[in-house]
Amino acid sequence: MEDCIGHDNGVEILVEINMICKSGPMKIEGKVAIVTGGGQGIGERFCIALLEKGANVVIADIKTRQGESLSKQFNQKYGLNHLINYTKSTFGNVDILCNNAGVPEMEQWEKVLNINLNSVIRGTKLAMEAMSTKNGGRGGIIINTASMGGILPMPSGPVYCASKFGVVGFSRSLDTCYESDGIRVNAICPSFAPTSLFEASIDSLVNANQHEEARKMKAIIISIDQVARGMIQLVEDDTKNGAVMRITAAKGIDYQPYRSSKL
Ligand SMILES: NC(=O)C1=CN([C@@H]2O[C@H](COP(=O)(O)OP(=O)(O)OC[C@H]3O[C@@H](n4cnc5c(N)ncnc54)[C@H](O)[C@@H]3O)[C@@H](O)[C@H]2O)C=CC1
Ligand SMILES: CCC(=O)/C=C/C=C\C[C@@H](O)/C=C/C=C/C=C\[C@@H](O)CCCC(=O)O
Repeated sequence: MEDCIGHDNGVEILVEINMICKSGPMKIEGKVAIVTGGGQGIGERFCIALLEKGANVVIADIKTRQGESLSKQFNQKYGLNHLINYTKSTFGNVDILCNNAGVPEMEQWEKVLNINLNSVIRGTKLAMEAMSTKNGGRGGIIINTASMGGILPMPSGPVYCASKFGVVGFSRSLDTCYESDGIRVNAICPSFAPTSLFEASIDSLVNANQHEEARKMKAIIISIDQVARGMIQLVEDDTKNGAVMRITAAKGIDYQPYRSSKL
């Protein structure tokens, strides 16, 4: 496929634009990654996994103590726009964005939607501007942390569940951006993992005397390291675009099958 990208003294500059279908795994070493909610829990393990692969990692977390303990480069403000601009000015590029920050049902419902969904949308849009090959970027990969509660109903957290279904639908709807902008967008859907968010949810159920529901959740927990391995798989596998990765105790890492996504 060829396209005119400009003129130099009247000479058309024609380049063959190879379809962005590089073979082989994406090389993480030297790339620049952003992890929101990277101060603890799953996000912290995402940072460690990416650091271990040689990536430069920018961590964004409202709990500055956790953020500072893991990242010295980033100042107190965690505005997403500042985050992206700071990353680009410091490292030159944004290659990997993990929209991972999230809060459980117990927060105010508007806050749950704002953080779990609106911020994922905002972060994705800002990162796509920075990454897009149309804007001189080198493409990239965006991993949106949804949940198995973005595939299955959650009686214990209907608003949380709605936010995660939104993340899944939003991520799947951007699968055309790979061809147009060189950007892959995937959703990762872990089941229950032992983090502060999970513990807060268990406490909420226990306080509501829903001991059986709490027991069921604890019976199917997965490891945080497994979630990080799933994220790395999505980053390295260039064939994964618009994918919905599931991580469950029953089946480990696999992908949600969907009938044709076209009408
Ligand atoms: N733990 C679990 O069972 C599961 C968690 N998830 C999702 O994984 C993601 C990470 O959650 P966990 O590590 O479990 O929770 P966590 O509470 O241990 O870590 C979440 C981090 O995000 C930060 N954060 C919250 N709001 C923020 C904001 N507005 N800006 C920046 N940072 C913010 C928190 O300060 C915290 O450090 C969330 O999106 C959650 O919904 C998905 C499936 C299962
Ligand atoms: C209290 C609601 C809440 O915010 C709980 C969050 C707990 C962990 C993170 C979440 O993303 C994990 C969800 C896993 C869901 C798996 C399958 C669901 O169908 C179980 C529904 C259990 C229930 O809500 O009663």
